Amino acid sequence: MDPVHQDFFEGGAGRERTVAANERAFQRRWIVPRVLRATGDRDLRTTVAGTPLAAPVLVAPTAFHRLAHPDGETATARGAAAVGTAMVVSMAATQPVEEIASAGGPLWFQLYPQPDLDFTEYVVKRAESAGCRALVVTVDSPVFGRRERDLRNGFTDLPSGYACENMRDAAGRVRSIAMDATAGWDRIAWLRGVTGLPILLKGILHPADARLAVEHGVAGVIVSNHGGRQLDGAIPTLDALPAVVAAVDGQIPVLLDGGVRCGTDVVVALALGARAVLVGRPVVRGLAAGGAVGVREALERLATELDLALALAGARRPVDLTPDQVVTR
Ligand SMILES: Cc1cc2nc3c(=O)[nH]c(=O)nc-3n(C[C@H](O)[C@H](O)[C@H](O)COP(=O)(O)O)c2cc1C
Ligand SMILES: O=C(O)C(=O)c1ccccc1
Repeated sequence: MDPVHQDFFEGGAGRERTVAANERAFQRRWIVPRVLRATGDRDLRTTVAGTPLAAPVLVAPTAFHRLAHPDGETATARGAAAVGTAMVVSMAATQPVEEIASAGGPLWFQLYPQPDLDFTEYVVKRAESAGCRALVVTVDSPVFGRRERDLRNGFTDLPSGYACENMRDAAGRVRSIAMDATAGWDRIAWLRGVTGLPILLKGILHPADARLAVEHGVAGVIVSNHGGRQLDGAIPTLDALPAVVAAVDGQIPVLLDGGVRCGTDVVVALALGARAVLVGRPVVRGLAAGGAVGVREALERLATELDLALALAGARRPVDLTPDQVVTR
């Protein structure tokens, strides 16, 4: 891969403290296994916002897949479909959502709320028509994070021949993605009027925002700091999870992303109350290394490790894990 593009995929905001801390937070947790729990007949399946998943590991929305592999987002979707999980298609995808949907697996669509409400509605309707089953609204990006690697490399936009294909207006012109610092909670109420799709808010870290999310009728929240690409110094997601789980009090599912790298990381997140996790960079690395097969292998490895770790921790299903099975060193 072009090292400039690798820096785009791997990098984060500022001094990349939060990028590093997301992974480190998992290293500080220890699993306390239960024994003699008859875990022979394991079942990894779960359902989130109406979408059944073979395992509680989804593909996080990430931009610009054609820069990682020529087959782009359709390859990622084929890899996700092969393992029976959902892919969250980024608003900054480099292929049309209709093409990505031809891979056949369940898709959700990620939205940056745009200041142009008519255009926002147009994009949402398009995702809905293409068969996306949920809308993931990214709420941690009122402005674009300062990515030092991209600034140093002069990486500001896609190379010619590439475009954000889902940002085309009715006339076929590609709009640039705006970050909307004017968006408030009324925008979520507005979105609920525009679409019947379940809405999940991505980028919740504060328990008070988790409460507001419940009050605004969303179908789920994703505890996320955008993989450390927005606010450097933001709390590691695993550290933020327990308070968010307590705040929603079982009313909606809580998902988590950031730093999930192996099956035991998934076990820790599930035990602390996450319904499922999403993975960003591991999927991009799989895509870059081997296209659809690489994505499939990255996701299969996580699912296999999760299956093994569940058995060894004494859980037959993800819901059997309990918070007392995780301690912090
Ligand atoms: C290269 C890259 C591009 C991303 N693009 C988007 C995006 O378009 N929309 C979005 O909501 N999040 C985006 N994210 C954030 C991911 O959805 C996710 O929160 C994060 O990658 C999870 O952390 P992980 O990479 O450690 O698994 C991006 C992350 C990366 C690494
Ligand atoms: O959200 C991101 O992290 C990201 O990298 C991105 C890049 C271009 C457009 C939108 C988002």
